Amino acid sequence: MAPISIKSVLISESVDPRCRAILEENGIRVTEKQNMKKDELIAEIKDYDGLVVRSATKVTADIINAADNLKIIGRAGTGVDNVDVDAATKKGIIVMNTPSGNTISAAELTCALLMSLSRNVPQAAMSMKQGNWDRKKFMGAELFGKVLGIVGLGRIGKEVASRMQSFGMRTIGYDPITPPEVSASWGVEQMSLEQLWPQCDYITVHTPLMPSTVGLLNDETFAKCKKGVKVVNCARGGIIDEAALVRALESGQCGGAGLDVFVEEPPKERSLINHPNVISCPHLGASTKEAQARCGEDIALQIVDMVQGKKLVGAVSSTQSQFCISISNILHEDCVSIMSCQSTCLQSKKLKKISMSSF
Ligand SMILES: NC(=O)c1ccc[n+]([C@@H]2O[C@H](COP(=O)([O-])OP(=O)(O)OC[C@H]3O[C@@H](n4cnc5c(N)ncnc54)[C@H](O)[C@@H]3O)[C@@H](O)[C@H]2O)c1
Ligand SMILES: O=C(O)[C@H](O)COP(=O)(O)O
Repeated sequence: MAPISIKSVLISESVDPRCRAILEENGIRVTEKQNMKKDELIAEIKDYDGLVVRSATKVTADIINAADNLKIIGRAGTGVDNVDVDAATKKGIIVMNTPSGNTISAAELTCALLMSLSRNVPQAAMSMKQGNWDRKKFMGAELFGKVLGIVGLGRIGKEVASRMQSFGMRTIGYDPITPPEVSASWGVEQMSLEQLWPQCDYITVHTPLMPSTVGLLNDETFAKCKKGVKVVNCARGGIIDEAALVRALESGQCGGAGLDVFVEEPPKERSLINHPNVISCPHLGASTKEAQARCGEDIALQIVDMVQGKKLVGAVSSTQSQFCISISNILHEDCVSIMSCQSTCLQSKKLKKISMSSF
C-alpha cells in the first residue's frame, strides 16, 4: 500500500496514553479534546488528518463532510456503529477498529452478568448496604445444567461459551457466518433461532448492531422463549428491543436482564434500569486496564502502519460496510485493505462460500 501522510491526530475520548505516545514517537502531532459537542467537533476536525474515537463520539456524515483533511478514523475498540462508515468511504476516509483488544474483557463482563443474574448478587449487596439480612428473598438457581443460547458466535460469543461451559452450562447458538463445524469445535451446537428460543434458560447476544440485528429479541421472540428466561446484552443497545424487554419483565416471561448497553447512552428512559430484575452497567464491557491498553496501542500502531505504507489491519471502509465489519472482525490479523475488495467479494452469497482461512 502507498504510504499515507498523517501529521496530526485528534483523540476525542479517553484513550489509553500509549496511543498518544506511539503516535508522537512516530512524529505525529496529537491533540486530546474530550466531551466536544457536535458543532465544536465540526469546527475542530478540519485541522486533522486522523481522528481516534471510542463509542461516545458520533462520527456522523456532517462531521465527516466537514473534515477536509481527514484520512483515517480510528476506533479504539470494536463497534463502529457510531461512525458513518459509508459517508467516510465515499470521501475516501479509511475507518479502522481494533476488534480483538477488548474481547476478553467484554466476555468476562458478560459472564459476570450471567452469574449475577443467577444469584441476585447486585440486589443482595444493595440490600445488605441498606442494613437487611434477607436470605429468603435472594434464593437463586444454579447455572450448572442450564442452557445458554449465544446469538452471535464471533470473538466474544466464543469466549463466553468456553467460560460458561466450565460452569456446566450447555451452550447452543446461532450465527449466519460462523460455520456450525467451527462452533461445534468449541462446544457450541448451532441451530436456527426458531429452535434456539424455546430451549434457553439464559440468552446472551453478541452481534454487531445493524439493521438485521435491531430488535432480534422482540415481543414475538420473547413469546417463543421459556417462561422466566434471563437475558444479557453486552453487545449494543437495541439488539434486545427495550420496550419489549420491559413488557416481558413485567409479565414474568423474562425473569431478569443483565444490560451493559442501551439504545441511548446514558439512558434517559429509566423504566428498564429501575426494574427490580434488571442489573445494569454504564457500558463497561471494555473498561479494563488491559483492554484499554491493547486498544489504544493497536489503533496507534495501525495508524503508523498506514503512514509507513504497510498493510491495513482492521480496515472497515466500504459501501458494503456491514459485511466489511464482519469480515474485518473475523480476519483482523490478516485483513489487507478492505477498500480494495469492496462490493466484488463482499456480496453475502460469496461471503458464505469464502473460508476464513483463505484470506
Ligand atoms: N459492551 C462493550 O463494551 C463491548 C465490548 C466489545 C464489543 N462489544 C460489542 O459486542 C458485539 C460483538 O463483538 P465481537 O467482537 O464478538 O464481534 P464479532 O464480529 O467477532 O462477532 C459478531 C458475530 O455476530 C454474527 N452475526 C451477525 N449478524 C448476526 C445475526 N443476525 N444473528 C446472529 N449472529 C450474527 C457475525 O457473523 C459474527 O460472527 C459487537 O456489537 C461489539 O460492538 C461491546
Ligand atoms: O464496541 C466496543 O468496543 C465496546 O462497546 C467498547 O466501547 P468503548 O470503547 O466506548 O468502551
